[in-house]
Amino acid sequence: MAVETPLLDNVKFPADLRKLDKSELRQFADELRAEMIDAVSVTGGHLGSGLGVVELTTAIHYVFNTPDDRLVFDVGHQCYPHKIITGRRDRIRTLRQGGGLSGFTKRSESEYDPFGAAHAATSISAATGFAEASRHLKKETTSIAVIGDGSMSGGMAYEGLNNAGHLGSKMVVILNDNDMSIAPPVGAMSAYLARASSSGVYQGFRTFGKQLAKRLPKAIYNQLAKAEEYGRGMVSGGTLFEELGFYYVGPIDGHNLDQLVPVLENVRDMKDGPVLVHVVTRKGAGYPPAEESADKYHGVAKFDVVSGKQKKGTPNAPAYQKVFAKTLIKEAEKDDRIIGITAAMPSGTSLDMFAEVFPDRCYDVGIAEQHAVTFAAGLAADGLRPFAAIYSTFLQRAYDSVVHDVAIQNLPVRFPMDRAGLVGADGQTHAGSFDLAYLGCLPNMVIMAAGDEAELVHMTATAAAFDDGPIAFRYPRGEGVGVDMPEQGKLLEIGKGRIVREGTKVAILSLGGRLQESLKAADTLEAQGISTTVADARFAKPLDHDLIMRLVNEHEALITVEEGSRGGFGAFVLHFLSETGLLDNGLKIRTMHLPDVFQDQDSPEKMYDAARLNAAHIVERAREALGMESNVVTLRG
Ligand SMILES: Cc1ncc(C[n+]2csc(CCOP(=O)(O)OP(=O)(O)O)c2C)c(N)n1
Ligand SMILES: CC(=O)[C@@H](O)[C@H](O)COP(=O)(O)O
Ligand SMILES: [Mg+2]
Repeated sequence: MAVETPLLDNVKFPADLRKLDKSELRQFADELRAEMIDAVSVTGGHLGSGLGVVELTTAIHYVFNTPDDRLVFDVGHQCYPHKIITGRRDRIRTLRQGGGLSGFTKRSESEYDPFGAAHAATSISAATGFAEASRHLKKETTSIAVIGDGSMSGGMAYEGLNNAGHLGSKMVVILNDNDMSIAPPVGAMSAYLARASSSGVYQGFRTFGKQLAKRLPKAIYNQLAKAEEYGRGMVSGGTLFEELGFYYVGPIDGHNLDQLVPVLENVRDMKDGPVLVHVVTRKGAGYPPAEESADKYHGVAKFDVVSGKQKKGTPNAPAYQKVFAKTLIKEAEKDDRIIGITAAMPSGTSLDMFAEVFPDRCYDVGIAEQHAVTFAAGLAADGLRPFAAIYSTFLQRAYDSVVHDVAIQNLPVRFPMDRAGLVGADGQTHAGSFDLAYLGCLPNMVIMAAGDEAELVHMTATAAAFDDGPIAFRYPRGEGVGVDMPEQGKLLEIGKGRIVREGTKVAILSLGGRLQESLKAADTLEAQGISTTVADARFAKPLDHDLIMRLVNEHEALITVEEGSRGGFGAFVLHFLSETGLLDNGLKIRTMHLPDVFQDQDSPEKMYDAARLNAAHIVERAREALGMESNVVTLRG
């Protein structure tokens, strides 16, 4: 349903926006919001965050000279209004689709995206970089970071504030405080901000101070101004930021353009030092179905604009994340040492289900993956059984905590790694491509990968009982494959895989989510007269050496398949075989893994096709390894 947008129709870039009179900005923002709602209703994506910053985005591009002034969004999931008014309205309905716009800011997409995002809490550091670059290059530009209250729970945000405050960098941090993360925010900072943005005392004190000041002699006024400054700090979020070297402004109403524009104009014209503008907004603002929902429509499927009803498909099998959570609940009912930990992703990991049953044994630590891991290490060191449930991609943020605090000390922290492999619409930044490589090189680490949802039940139970050191288990985003589900998880023998299908000529050794494609490939190969074994490795570390030797000795060729980058499972198998001397005797082995590129978003099926990791590709590699002609006709099949 196209929307009437007469003002927006004449704004392709911010330079066009700046031709509008300030009195037109309200209507402009309304049109921008309507266009965004209409667009996301057909693409799905991150709706609530962008709705909350329609006025803020309008005011920033109106006041600052973007793209020369560098505008850096934190996470970037709120950037859809920004993309619409920076030359991408014509492509906004390709959002998060193959060949379409990214769902986050992306340098290669536009000069108005000076910095890519998607993982939280990076914007202040990046904006500090741009501010210092501007100083070195003697440019009269400024940099602006827009960071949410949830992202302010990320430790890196303080590293940025600390340094920028010390440097006195000419930059603006706009704290977009909507009192929401994906879930309601957690942590002392969010409480601190809540006090600031809701303290009537603060608003009264400041208004009173201003009125009084007008009627006093200068000397007394200066005293009062100092008092006002201190008073403001006392009851608002200012003190913390001002102690870090920022001039604090706010809180101001982030939906009121009559407040936003003049404040940003003043801030723009300030001659020195970093400024933090505390803006209060509503996530999902301007669209009642979003505003009324618990998660403010953080991430939505396609939806009907009028009713707000999302068009979600019916699942054919249980979602991996729910299988994990339900199994963990069962294990925790038997064992009160089990603790759940999430880094601001209670719904994404389904630990919210665990928290409902065990509220006292579930922690949401905010967007603080490093802390989550070392916090878990502390719990494990004293005998508890912590499950630090962090997406594969977000665990990258905590790598040194995994090495330094968990692996070296050989502490039994459990790492359920959801979103392993390619994740689809979130694209390059959220792919869980590297955990096999970055964990598999660590001594003491045990790594499992679920071939289907039944395997995930067993792996969760196995991890619960495993106290010999750190254990990670990975599983894909989304639904399982529809296998029969066990009542209880059985304890897997550590380091042991399983034969799923017996054959004689070629062996496919699959790890994790490519198991179904491996079985499909085996069917095709059998139909071509090539007897095929399929084994599920289950463990990337320790490797099942007996299984590998059996497959090598009983078949002409071995193909390894994994939903991970180079340097992962296949490499570990090659390392092992190189030690046996078997590679010297012309062993036919092929390792199939993700390509050495950051793949853009598309459906997972198409992404795995592009990665050449679907059944047809496995068939092709097996035939090639056997020295048989290619089977292009099957590929087209
Ligand atoms: C390092 C990292 N961990 C987790 C996430 C998942 N994530 C995306 S947005 C979000 C909440 C952000 O809250 P806030 O900054 O307040 O933005 P809002 O959605 O409220 O606009 C989270 C946890 C992430 N992007 N990066
Ligand atoms: C913006 C962000 O990082 C999260 O919202 C992420 O997109 C969630 O991913 P899932 O949809 O896989 O839970
Ligand atoms: Mg927020």
